[in-house]
Amino acid sequence: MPDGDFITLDRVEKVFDVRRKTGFLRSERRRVRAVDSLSFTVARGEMVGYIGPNGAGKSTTIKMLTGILTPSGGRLRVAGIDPSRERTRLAARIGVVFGQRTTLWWDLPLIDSYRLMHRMYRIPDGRYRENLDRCVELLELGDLLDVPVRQLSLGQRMRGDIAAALLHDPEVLYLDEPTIGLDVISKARVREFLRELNAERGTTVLLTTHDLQDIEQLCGRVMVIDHGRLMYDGPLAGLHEVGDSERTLVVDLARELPPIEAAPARVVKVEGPRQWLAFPASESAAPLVARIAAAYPLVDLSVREPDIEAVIAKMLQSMGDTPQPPPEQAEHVVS
Ligand SMILES: Nc1ncnc2c1ncn2[C@@H]1O[C@H](COP(=O)(O)OP(=O)(O)OP(=O)(O)O)[C@@H](O)[C@H]1O
Repeated sequence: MPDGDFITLDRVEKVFDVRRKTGFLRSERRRVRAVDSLSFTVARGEMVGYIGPNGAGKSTTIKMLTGILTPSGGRLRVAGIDPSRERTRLAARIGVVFGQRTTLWWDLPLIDSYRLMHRMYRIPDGRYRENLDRCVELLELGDLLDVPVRQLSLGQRMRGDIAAALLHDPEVLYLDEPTIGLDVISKARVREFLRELNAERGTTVLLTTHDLQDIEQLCGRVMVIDHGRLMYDGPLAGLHEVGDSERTLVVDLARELPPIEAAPARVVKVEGPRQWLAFPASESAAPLVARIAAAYPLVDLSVREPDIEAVIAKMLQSMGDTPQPPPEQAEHVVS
């Protein structure tokens, strides 16, 4: 199989029929088109960000890729396997981490969850031990193995969950919000681990996140989905360009000075010796910082990223797509 076709979606659809009671004898039937003629391919070893507004269809796509949901139409393959038909065979080749849920046993020490998975998924002993040792070392889990999962902090639990998803050496890892709620240090540790995993093992990663820095630091490619349709597929810089998004440079000067001149950056706010400069997010901050440092008495500076929702909203706006709920048709029926 060519590498470019490791994950393939060809005009995939997912329609949900939802019934809701609206009165004593009346109910309303709604058809929600969560995924709408979605086509893309992911090559083996790629790390791809999969982003979009709430309700865009991201989780539905991931659930179809794992075989939890069956598509209503179209063709979907992961490593040549039809996920919904051969879910068990596929399970041996994929790993899944949902940031908001844990696959670990709440009351058991972390190591007991891993032992149970070792048996349940029939992971060969050598492979299990090698993968566990590696995860324990890189995710710094050594002191946590005997701690019951419910006593772990969110960041520790997340690292524990990532290790659990990797014990069987999957070729693909689906990550749904892997850094949600984590502090800066835990986020950095998780990202560093994912980078190493991808570089050393060539693990393909599909990452859903609301944190732009996850994408920036991990993904060479980003796909934006809205209303179940693919709206953008390319590098993050290109996404910034399409939406004209801006980053902010916060500069602390040694004293109060007139607004800094450093086009294309422009001063958007001044408070005493601190100035805020907006500049195109598609451009590197380094040359701008170097120019300001050479011409002004600089004490400190930091770069603030736009949030992912703002970037997506601007991109969709620039494409003439106004935010609205996913396509659905409502019909009233008497039940
Ligand atoms: N089991 C279901 N039954 C009915 N409708 C569903 C079901 N699962 C998802 N939907 C609907 O499908 C649409 C897409 O939902 P999905 O969870 O895939 O979005 P998402 O992009 O993951 O959103 P979020 O960022 O909020 O998690 C939404 O309108 C949602 O209400």
